[in-house]
Amino acid sequence: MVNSMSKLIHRTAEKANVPPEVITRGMTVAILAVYALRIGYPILCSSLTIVGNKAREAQEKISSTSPIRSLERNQLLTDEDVEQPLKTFEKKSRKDSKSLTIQELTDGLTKQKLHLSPAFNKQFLLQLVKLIRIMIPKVHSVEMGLLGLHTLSLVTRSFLSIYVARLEGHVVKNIVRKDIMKFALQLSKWLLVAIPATFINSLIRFLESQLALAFRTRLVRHAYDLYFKNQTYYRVSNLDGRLENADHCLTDDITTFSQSVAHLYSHITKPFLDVVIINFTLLKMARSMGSFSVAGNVLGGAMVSLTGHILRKLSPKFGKLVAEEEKRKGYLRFIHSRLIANSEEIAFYGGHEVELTMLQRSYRSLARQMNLIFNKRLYYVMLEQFLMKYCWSAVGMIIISLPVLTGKQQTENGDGDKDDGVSTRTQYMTTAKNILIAGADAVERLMSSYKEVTELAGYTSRVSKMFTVFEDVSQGKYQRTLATLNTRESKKSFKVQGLTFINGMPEIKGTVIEREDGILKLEHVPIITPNCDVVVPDLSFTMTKGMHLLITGPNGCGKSSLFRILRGLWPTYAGRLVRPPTGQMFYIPQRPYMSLGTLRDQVIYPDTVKDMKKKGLTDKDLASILAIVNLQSIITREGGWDAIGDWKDILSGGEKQRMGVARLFYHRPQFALLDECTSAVSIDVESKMYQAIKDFDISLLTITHRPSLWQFHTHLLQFDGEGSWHLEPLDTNTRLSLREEKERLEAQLTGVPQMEGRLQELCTLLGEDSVVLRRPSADGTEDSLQEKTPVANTEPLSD
Ligand SMILES: Nc1ncnc2c1ncn2[C@@H]1O[C@H](COP(=O)(O)OP(=O)(O)OP(=O)(O)O)[C@@H](O)[C@H]1O
Repeated sequence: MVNSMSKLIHRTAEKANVPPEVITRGMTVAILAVYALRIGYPILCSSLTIVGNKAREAQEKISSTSPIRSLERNQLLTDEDVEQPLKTFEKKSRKDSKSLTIQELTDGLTKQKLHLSPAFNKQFLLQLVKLIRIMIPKVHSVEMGLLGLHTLSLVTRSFLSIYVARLEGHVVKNIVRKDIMKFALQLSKWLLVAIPATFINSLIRFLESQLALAFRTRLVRHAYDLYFKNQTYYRVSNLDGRLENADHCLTDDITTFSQSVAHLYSHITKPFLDVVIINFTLLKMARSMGSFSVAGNVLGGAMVSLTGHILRKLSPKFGKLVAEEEKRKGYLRFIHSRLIANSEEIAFYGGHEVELTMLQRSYRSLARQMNLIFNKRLYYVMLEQFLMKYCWSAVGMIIISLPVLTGKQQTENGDGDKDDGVSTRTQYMTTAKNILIAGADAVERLMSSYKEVTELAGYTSRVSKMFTVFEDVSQGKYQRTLATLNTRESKKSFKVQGLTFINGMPEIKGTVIEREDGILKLEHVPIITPNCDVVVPDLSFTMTKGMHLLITGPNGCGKSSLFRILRGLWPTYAGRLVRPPTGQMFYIPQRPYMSLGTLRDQVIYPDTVKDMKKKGLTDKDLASILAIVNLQSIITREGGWDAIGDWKDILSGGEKQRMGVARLFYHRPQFALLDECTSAVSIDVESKMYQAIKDFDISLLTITHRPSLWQFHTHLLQFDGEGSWHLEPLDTNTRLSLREEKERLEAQLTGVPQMEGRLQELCTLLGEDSVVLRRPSADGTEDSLQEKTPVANTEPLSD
């Protein structure tokens, strides 16, 4: 076979009839052209992609006159997904969203679009650079060290591949020459080199994982800093509407993104190095065979460019697809965590079918998206394999055979071959084949990494959107998506003096001043919900020491919202708020939060044991605190202060509320914001606790419906549910007697409809009229009861 190949080479050389020098020059020019093409082409493609995307964005801006169309096009949402937030919005806000102007809707949707079109474009590169700055903050960092080490191992691996391929060539050559000694020597070398080669392979994987973990750690640290800055964890879901599942972004998205970056680095760097080194090696080898494989190189270069172009053209938009997949994964996880958090309530209601339907629906939506990706991959991978495996193999065979077919005949080499150069050519063919396989593999990996880059664009878009939202929210910049936003034009809203709305969101213009002197003062502060409903347009009151405020009003009138503003959870959109530092205002909700940890941790929450010791408090003090709320028995019942448990489930509703109040005695703030926090506690214990709070010199701001608590307050702030309010000193006795009278009248009036009915019957039976039924109505006119009731005969009976 080797002989026939040699003959073929002779014949081809004769037929070509070209002086070797001319071919050599031509080949040099062609090689340079191929390398220029290989390096220049990707750069050219990137620039064209950027220009193309810009043009497309501009085109979309012009043509996006239909907001719903642009929502569908840009968000990759299904009909269900589009309708769902709108339904939620309608239910939640109870307002008419049709009052939005088309311009407002379009503006909002265009903004949404910017976040939801991940692809390989300028936006992706900018986002990636920003994230890389977080992942590698400085040159002298652990990440940079890992990156350097990783690169070094990749380079070493590439050189080792060439060395191993060469060794294999020598091994085969010595087999052909039947030189046993040299064969044994080369084989031993081959085995010896396997030790560093396998170690380097393992090291590459190790460093890739280390790099991914280091990137993840940096990102997580940065994300946590932002997430816990200015209560962003609360605001991001309550005041801003851009990020749906922050938990999923903080866990899965960051992990996938860092793994993808680290993987892509080695996935691109290694094959790139391989391609460069292999090409030079092949060239050198071809030269040693007396010929440049230039025609082969030109062919190879053209093949790479052509297949690259085809794959890029036909590649599905993996970036968008995976971003949508991640979104749906996040939603499924959200439904699961809601089920776990509310399992008892759902079990009591027997609501498992509704929950199951929701879970199934969200799983189906995820599975649909995954299926879509799999389907798209099916054809893409098929095309990829066809082009890269078969077309390239054919080209590869041509490339390695050309130097042999067209090169100078070597009958003797340095090793003293006397076999018409057959063993040398066999060595060349073996080495070249091995190197070419490695090269083809490298180019295939380079080409397939385009798909990974587009997928990375999806993860980059999600992570970078999360950081943008966190940064905005921590600085008090909020955005609601228009699907969940109510505008000031809604019918229940009021005009608020001096408030400007930008994109339907009021500008935050209020002043908040923190003072230590125990004064709480609101001057013309409006209560505005995150949906921009103005619940109370202008609220002003001052609380001084010794004042205890009772807050009443119908449901949804803004009582709890007032607490949110006082505690700084909601912005002060206008006016002036003077308040003590946040640590001096302690809020207790109706369902107090139980933390993870020991029994001690429950009492001192949110302090730590270290804080407790700093304050000079001991477990004995905690026990006396629990005694005030009649909860001392749980210390022994639960096994001491260090007992750990799921306190949310261990303690009963009333016990949890008492624990909530116990925290107040531990922290001793200036103000206690009590939001129905003792509704499950018996009246006697409740009274004892309130008296103790007053004895601790803590000012009360209480939301309650229990008259038994009136006596502990000096003032009453009453909302009417229509935006108005009044503040007055609370005279408990008068109020109690008024209430008694009201209840008495209510009890008396309960029987009136029945009595009226009976009277009506009697009138009908007797054929007589009744003066009682003709009573005046509220507007002063005569009641229409008489008219409503058919009276048999109102005429006096004639004799
Ligand atoms: N996170 C939120 N996002 C949007 N709107 C909200 C939010 N929280 C409360 N609201 C709205 O603010 C309004 C006032 O709510 P708030 O909780 O202050 O009522 P409340 O007076 O305490 O009622 P209740 O006596 O029923 O507790 C309601 O219309 C409510 O729908």
